[in-house]
Amino acid sequence: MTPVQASTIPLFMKHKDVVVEAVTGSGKTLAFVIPVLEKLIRRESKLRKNDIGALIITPTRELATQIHGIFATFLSAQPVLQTTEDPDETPSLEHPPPLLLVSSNQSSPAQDVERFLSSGADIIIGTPGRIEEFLLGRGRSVVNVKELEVLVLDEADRLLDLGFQATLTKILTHLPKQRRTGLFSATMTDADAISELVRVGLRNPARIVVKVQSKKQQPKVEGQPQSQVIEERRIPANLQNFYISCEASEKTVQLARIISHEIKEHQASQFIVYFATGACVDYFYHILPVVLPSGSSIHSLHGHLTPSARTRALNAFSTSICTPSSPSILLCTDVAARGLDLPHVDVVIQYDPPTDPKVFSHRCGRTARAGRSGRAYTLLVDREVGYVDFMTVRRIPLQKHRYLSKDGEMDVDDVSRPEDSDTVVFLEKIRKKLLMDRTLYDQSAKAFVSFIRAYSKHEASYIFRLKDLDIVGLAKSFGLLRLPKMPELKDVNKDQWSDADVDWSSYAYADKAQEAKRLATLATKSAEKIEKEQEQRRIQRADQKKANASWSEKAGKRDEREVRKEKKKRKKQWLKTQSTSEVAQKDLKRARNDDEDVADSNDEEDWSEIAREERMAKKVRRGDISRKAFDAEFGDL
Ligand SMILES: Nc1ncnc2c1ncn2[C@@H]1O[C@H](COP(=O)(O)OP(=O)(O)OP(=O)(O)O)[C@@H](O)[C@H]1O
Repeated sequence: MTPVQASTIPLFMKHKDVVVEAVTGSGKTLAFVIPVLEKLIRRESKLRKNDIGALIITPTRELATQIHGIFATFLSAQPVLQTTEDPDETPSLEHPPPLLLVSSNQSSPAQDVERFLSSGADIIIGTPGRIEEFLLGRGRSVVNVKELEVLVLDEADRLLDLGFQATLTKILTHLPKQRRTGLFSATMTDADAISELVRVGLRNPARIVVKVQSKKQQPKVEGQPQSQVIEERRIPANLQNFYISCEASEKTVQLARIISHEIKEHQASQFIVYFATGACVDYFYHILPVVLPSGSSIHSLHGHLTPSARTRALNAFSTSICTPSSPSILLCTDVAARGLDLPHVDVVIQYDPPTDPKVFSHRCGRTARAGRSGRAYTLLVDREVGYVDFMTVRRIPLQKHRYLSKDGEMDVDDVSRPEDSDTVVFLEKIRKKLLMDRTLYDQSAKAFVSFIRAYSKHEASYIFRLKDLDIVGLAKSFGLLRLPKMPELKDVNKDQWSDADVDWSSYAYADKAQEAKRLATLATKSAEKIEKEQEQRRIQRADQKKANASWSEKAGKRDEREVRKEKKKRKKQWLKTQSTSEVAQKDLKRARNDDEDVADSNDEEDWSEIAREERMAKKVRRGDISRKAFDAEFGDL
């Protein structure tokens, strides 16, 4: 038995509630599987077909499937009670096989209930959503929980997180209070345990913490033998936990070099690489083959894949026969961080540190399990190195690993080191790959944007600050063709960036149907553009016409005003001269002649008007008409 099993099994068997914290790979699963089986086997009265005796809840379908497999292995070892002649009929067993309740396209919630009724399972293992549906939804009238003896929350701290809180509370309130409860995790801290006691309904639980101690070399003091201190840590003793400090632009180069270095130096063949988002996993899954050692087989696993794709990926990775010349590499998100027992994983690489610091030790813990040795690497960019102290305080020590240079030189000076020349080589290789299929360009933009968004959600936000992140360097590491349009990039200095030379109109999708759709959209858009331009030109012409028209109208009015002013002036002169003498008459005639020299044909009209006025003025003088009548006729001039 492992230490955690030796401490937990007797207590859990003695009807004690337990809260168990022990490092990854220390055997916590059997620490609850064995007591559950023992309790059910030792029952005095047999459970009826619709009773359940034990319920195991886990946060992911992969972990539930793994635990289900362990229960199934134990139960399949029991002697068969009755054999029948009919090969189709299931042999009668005293204890029925366990039932797995996870999202899958093989079993709907209705089929879950049917499977339960036909098998009469006593032990149910599943994820919160499906269990809620089973106990409180479709199975509510069928499933009897009154006989439930044990409830186990594996990865309890995750299950009690905000995300699962509502579902968990509903399930817990539905279960009988007379039961044993066990909470298990590698990161079930005292604070977690205490705050959740009441909610989970634990009564006077036993707290079991299995500590890992390792020897740490003290700095050498002149003339004294080098001393060692015992250090407590929350990661396995056989795990070498490294970090590499690099530039943002060098991340992909370092990832490739770690893999090559591990293959060469340690004959490693099975790797897990963690990324920040599912979109990043999808993208790197396609581009890494151009920069990783040839012969590598790459698998991808994240929460946005269909259940069957997830199962396929995990099976392919865990069963692949890998050697240093044909290594197997799983690219994944935190969905594969907790609980998965893949004993042959040699190396874990965190391309991006996790947004939730608690996940860090779970990720590292996919290697160095059950006493085996393993290595974990985390890439830290610029001031992210502050994460090392942050983790040390949490008793997760990280050891600096030299930057892996191209020629394998040791101890390259980090401070004065120029940017790795391979960043440009990688950028070109990745861009060349992207240009083969426009889908990859779409994926690159999606991955990059998702990374930036995830980065801004880091819980240790004073270490992972978006404003300190070298976004342009990161874009180089992603091999982007151009920078995506996003608000986060607005104030970024882009001097160090140049877009790839791409003819965007002919850059095609490899998928024929998708390319046909793109071309059709392009044609519609360019037709719309031409139409819009034509419409704009038409509007411009109309506006110009309108502007011209109003200009000539204004000019006309101005001319009219000038003419009227001139007439008024002449009339005043004329009236003045008429009122005095005959000389004025002559002057008038002269003026008429002078004016005739300069006037154009339009002035004839004015002169006849003036002549009429002249005649009328004579009449005024003679007293034939009144001055008032004269003004009424010509006063407006
Ligand atoms: N008593 C034992 N002797 C030898 N190997 C054991 C024993 N108990 C468990 N193991 C093996 O140890 C490995 C890790 O066990 P397990 O998956 O239960 O770890 P864990 O503590 O639950 O880790 P995690 O926190 O990552 O979920 C498994 O491969 C398991 O088969």
